[in-house]
Amino acid sequence: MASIQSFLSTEGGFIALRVILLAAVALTAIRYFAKKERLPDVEFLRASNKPGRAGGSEDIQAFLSDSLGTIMKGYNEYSKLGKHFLLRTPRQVYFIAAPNFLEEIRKMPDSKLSQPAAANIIFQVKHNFHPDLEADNYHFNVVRGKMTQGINQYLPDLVAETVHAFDFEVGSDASQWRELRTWSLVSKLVTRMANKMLVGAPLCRNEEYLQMSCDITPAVFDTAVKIRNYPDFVKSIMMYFMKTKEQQLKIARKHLLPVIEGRLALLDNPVSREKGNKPVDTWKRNPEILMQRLLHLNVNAIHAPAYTVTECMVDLCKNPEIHEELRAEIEQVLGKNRDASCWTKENLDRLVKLDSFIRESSRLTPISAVKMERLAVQDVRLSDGTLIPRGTSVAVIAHGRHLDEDIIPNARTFDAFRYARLRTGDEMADAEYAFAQATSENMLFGLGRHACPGRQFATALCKVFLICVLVRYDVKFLEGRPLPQGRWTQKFRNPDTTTTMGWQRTRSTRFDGIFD
Ligand code: HEM
Repeated sequence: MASIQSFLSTEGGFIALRVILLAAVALTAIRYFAKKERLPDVEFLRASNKPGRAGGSEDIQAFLSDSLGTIMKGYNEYSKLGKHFLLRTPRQVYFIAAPNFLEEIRKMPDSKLSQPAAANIIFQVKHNFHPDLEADNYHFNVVRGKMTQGINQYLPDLVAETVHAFDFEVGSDASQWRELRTWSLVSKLVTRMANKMLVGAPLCRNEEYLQMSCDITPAVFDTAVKIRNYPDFVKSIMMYFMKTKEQQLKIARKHLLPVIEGRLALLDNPVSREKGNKPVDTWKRNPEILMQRLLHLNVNAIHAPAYTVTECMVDLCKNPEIHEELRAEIEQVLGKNRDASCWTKENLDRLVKLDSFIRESSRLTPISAVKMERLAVQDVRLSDGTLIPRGTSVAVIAHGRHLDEDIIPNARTFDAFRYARLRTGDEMADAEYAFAQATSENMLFGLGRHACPGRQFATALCKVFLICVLVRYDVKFLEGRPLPQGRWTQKFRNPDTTTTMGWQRTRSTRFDGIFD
């Protein structure tokens, strides 16, 4: 690697690199124009009246300048009428399946419509992480298994870390209001909390590590967008120029490799084996690949909850009249035993108004408008006869359903406790109204066997965060400051990263004991 680097830094090396890149671009262009794209035989969603390539470019421009408007137009003109359509985006054409085919797509095996293959493209897993992760995602099972089933065991630790994180980032001065940038504060707090579970102490308090952990997700997505339409060998060359990503990897290696190596050594220790630690297959014991798996989890585990909680904070400030109702519920559920024993998953589940508030906030301000992204890895025929050719990207418009007045009454109105009111007291029936429940009415976490494996952990994290806010602080928009405006970029919605809100530590003793 060092010799390649020194060759590339010479003038000859630079020229050789340019020749390779130009050849690769030419090759890609030839392949692009020569290839007759195979697409399902359904209509394109059109914004332009022009035919051909010019019309296609205008359709893409329309999508770029108003992606939400375009997506909702597609939902209203096609999806809602039970029709599939094709959506042009800068990097690909999506087959947007009609919602009445949700079940069919959900049940389709990965050998036909593959979720992992779609995710490998979205994240460019092979290049952003490691080729081994493309074929085997066993690290997701840690999230599905221990991280989900063990919530009761680690909840008190998560709560303790949350208090430490808030004291560190917000402070405990009850005498005055502090103005803090919402996105930057929430993402720092969530990164600290999630890392308590991902890497533990002391790394979850290391500033350099936390910064990398927070920044790596945008870097991964940015890299994936830049490289995705090039052939593999060009991608490998391009990765060499992704300096931000390389810098982050350096920091990750510095902090994570010693920890991983230390833990692997523990597994070899006969005493720790006696304690029930199963030996791990040698092929799974490469510290570099284990680190890449951890980073892959990191990318999934931090940004989505940070976006979700940021929007919840905005909705808390927009709706001060709901604070007391949320606080009363917290007092009723957690106030019985005012010590660490009040922190159980069962108690978090009993906070149905808080749960409803988070779901409602996410329904109106989701991370993405489309869900259930799949890649056809062979030609697939749907039950209505539609052929989805191999290589087609498939998705559904979840946000259309979430805003559909025929599915959700007053769908465009924020109603914090709408899902709490729907509950009848029957635990089984009520489960469908929970934030973490992935259903066709709630696709925030996807749907089916590939629905987000971290959704129970995410729910616990969001709830602990918001309980901490409601119990220990007063929050509000400060007078004269601009209100946050989230923005849609293609299929994604980004919270406003520039606006602030006011924080003050409460003097009330009403919740004493709960966080002590
Ligand atoms: C509110 C927070 C979160 C939201 C809204 C969210 C949403 C999603 C969605 C929509 C998917 C794709 C599902 C599909 O393809 O059908 C997903 C996948 C995933 N999520 Fe989450 N998630 C959240 C938090 C978390 C957390 C905290 C973790 C880890 C602890 C996590 C781990 C994962 C993993 C490992 C995947 C699979 C990614 C892949 O297939 O490449 N998520 N999540």
